[in-house]
Amino acid sequence: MGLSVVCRRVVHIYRIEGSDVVALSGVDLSISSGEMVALVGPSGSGKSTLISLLAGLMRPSAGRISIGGYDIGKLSDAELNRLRGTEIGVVLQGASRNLLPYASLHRNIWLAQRRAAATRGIELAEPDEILDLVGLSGLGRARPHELTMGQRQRAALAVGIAAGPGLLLVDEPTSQLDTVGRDEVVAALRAVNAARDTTIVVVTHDPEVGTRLGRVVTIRDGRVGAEGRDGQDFAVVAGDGTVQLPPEILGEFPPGTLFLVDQDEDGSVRLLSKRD
Ligand SMILES: Nc1ncnc2c1ncn2[C@@H]1O[C@H](COP(=O)(O)OP(=O)(O)OP(=O)(O)O)[C@@H](O)[C@H]1O
Repeated sequence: MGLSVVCRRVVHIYRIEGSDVVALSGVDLSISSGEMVALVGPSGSGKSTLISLLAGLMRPSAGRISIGGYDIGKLSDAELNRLRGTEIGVVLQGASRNLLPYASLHRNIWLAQRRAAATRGIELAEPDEILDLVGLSGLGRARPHELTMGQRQRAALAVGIAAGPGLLLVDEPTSQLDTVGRDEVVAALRAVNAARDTTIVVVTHDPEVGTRLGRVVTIRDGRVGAEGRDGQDFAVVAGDGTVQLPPEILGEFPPGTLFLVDQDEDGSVRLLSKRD
């Protein structure tokens, strides 16, 4: 069962040596249970910071993040720790960082399951079943260094879903892969989502990955700057009432551009630009 995610006016500030870096400046985002979302955006826009907050690795400086109904700002350290270990799967950038190099894939998966099994006391999927799901059937005895880059990335996914999380967070899973490897990783993500209804959030620089996941959320200057869904572009109203336009449209209109707001009788609204 997938976990829903709700971010309301999420702000995150890093404090380093007396100065503040505002990484997120008011993120409003809702992700339904079982949805797949790609987070895209320029370098430094705040994608990794948002993923770290959703993973419960840091707490927001302000605003509210709710995961599966848990307000993570209000959880104790122990409760947050339990949520991280059992309900939220994280696949860090760089497949090898998620895998123990000297252990077989079976053992890597088993180690990831051990804590969840003890905490939740539920039956977890067999490691072979998990490997089947990510397209690595029959490779349980292999060690990470014996795999191709694409297989290693899917092995990292297998470890990320080993404990049966309701939310899977994946950072740049295809950045070092060719198109075949990328397609296999996307297929694995879709298979996990289809089989388990897992909510999946992927940070990616590859627009194709975003398109195939269905929903693309652009992060720009620390906030949500528009969305794409099923090939259509949408503007987004932020929590402070500003409207964020899709990046390729925004580039055509300098700050201060006026749009005529045209509301039809049926309530639909169009923004009309006036060109000289
Ligand atoms: N640990 C940190 N300490 C201080 N500043 C940080 C830290 N991590 C990130 N930042 C700053 O926060 C802002 C957002 O960074 P973040 O890594 O979240 O962006 P990103 O969109 O993931 O970038 P990239 O695509 O390059 O990974 C940037 O200005 C960055 O320099």
